[in-house]
Amino acid sequence: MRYAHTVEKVRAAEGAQMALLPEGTLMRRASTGLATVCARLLGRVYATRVLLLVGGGDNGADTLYAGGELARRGARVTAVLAGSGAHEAALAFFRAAGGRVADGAGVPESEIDLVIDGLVGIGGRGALREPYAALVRALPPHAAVIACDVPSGVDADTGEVGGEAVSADVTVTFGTLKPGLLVDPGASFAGLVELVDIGLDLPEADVVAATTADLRPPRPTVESDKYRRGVVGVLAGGDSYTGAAVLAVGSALHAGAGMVRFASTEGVVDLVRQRWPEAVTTVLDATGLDRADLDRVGRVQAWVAGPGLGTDARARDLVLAALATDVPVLVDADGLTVLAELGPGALDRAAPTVLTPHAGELARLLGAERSDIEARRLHHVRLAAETFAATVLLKGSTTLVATRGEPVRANLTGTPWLAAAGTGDVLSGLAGTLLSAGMPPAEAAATAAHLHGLAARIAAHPDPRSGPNPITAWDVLTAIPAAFRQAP
Ligand SMILES: NC(=O)C1=CN([C@@H]2O[C@H](COP(=O)(O)OP(=O)(O)OC[C@H]3O[C@@H](n4cnc5c(N)ncnc54)[C@H](OP(=O)(O)O)[C@@H]3O)[C@@H](O)[C@H]2O)[C@@H](O)CC1
Ligand SMILES: [K+]
Repeated sequence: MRYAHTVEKVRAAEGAQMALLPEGTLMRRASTGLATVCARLLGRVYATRVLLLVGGGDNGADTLYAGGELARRGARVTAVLAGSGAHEAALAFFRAAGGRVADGAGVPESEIDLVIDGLVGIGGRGALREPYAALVRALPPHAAVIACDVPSGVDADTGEVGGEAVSADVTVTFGTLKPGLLVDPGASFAGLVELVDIGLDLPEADVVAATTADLRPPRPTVESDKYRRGVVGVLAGGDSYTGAAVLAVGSALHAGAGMVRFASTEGVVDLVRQRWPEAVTTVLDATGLDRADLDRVGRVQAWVAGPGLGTDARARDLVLAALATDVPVLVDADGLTVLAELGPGALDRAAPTVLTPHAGELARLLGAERSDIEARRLHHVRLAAETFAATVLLKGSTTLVATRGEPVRANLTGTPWLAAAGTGDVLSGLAGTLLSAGMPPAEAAATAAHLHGLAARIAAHPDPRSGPNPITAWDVLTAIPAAFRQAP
């Protein structure tokens, strides 16, 4: 598991440690860790050309100490001092180690093997100001970049990027991850994130991200029967969309449901039965549906409502009927559009509800602009979890899962290949199955996102000796079992 803490918690933990340790200890631990990663990336340190971008705070100081360590090992290190001042002791160390300070305040024209970004770290506030922003724009496009603690321009607490930001290949971060390294847009500026342990004693994390080794997908035991494994009900498909139903049901089956019950109009039921004879199907009337109709479908332990359902009165009745049950309900796609009209009051229920919007759907649910959702994903996913008293999974390049009172879970397995029609239906079937197996809602949603991303990666890159290939939602669905095999 990777853990991220807010700047406030990092500073409190740092303060507590500093009271116990000789001055400068934490900074030297941080800068030695940074120098070690730089040396590893360079391979051979001697005679390499390293450029430091040094801001006026302690982030710049870390960078000067690390640059000094590299200079001692024979690297040719040049520092651009971008702030009005620089940390005196760090600058003295850097110079004594053979580091050189650039004459001007711009990026020197010479060849560079590695850039270390030490403009701002957790002390950064708002969009990068000049002259820092100009330095970032002037970076040579092909040089390797290592960010010290946080890529400058990325808000450490939120991942928001208000202007220019350093695009790093690796971010070496100290003590704990920062939320902005796990949440887009910031996460996509961070590259690989390497954690240097500096001995901080930290409280509960604000954002967490599971590795595949952390996954605990349900596995059948000798005691299992189909009800213990989980029976998931799917309410999907309508006059306009039929594929969504086929994908959601197929995904639920591939994710290990004990049974999938599927209910829809006759034409959609026919299609699903042809493709998935394993599913148990029910034809529902065209109008006037309520909870009693769902009870007649049979016993389920979770409902998935929404993929391809349409947004008419029938769709609304079905979503309300599912919400009137006392089992977990996952609302997706058209179900979310219906819910946006019904409002948060529709989710006043005892059993858990999981919502799986993309940014556009969340914008409708919250009455916000899509661009604002994308710029402030962490804020909005938390707001939605509060407003709707639900577990909210916000899809995107880094999918986030929020539930009131718990750390936000970020998923790291996403891939741009997943941006294809129907992949959302696959995710809802997968998450619905995990819910029906009794997983707590946030864990079910996050595990589903993780496996979904893995499945997409497996489908898009089946052979490590060759490049990736485009994928369809169907490919993702059929790779779900392979994704399960990667979990412990
Ligand atoms: N805490 C820990 O546990 C440890 C912390 N450590 C290290 O300390 C770092 C934090 O250092 P820090 O507090 O000195 O802040 P830092 O990130 O250097 O930024 C402050 C400078 O940036 C400037 N500035 C701000 N916003 C700006 C903008 N938008 N655009 C332009 N400039 C902007 C601001 O200028 P000002 O606003 O004051 O004019 C000021 O000069 C942390 O990231 C880690 O590397 C480790 O050594 C050990 C353990
Ligand atoms: K930085």
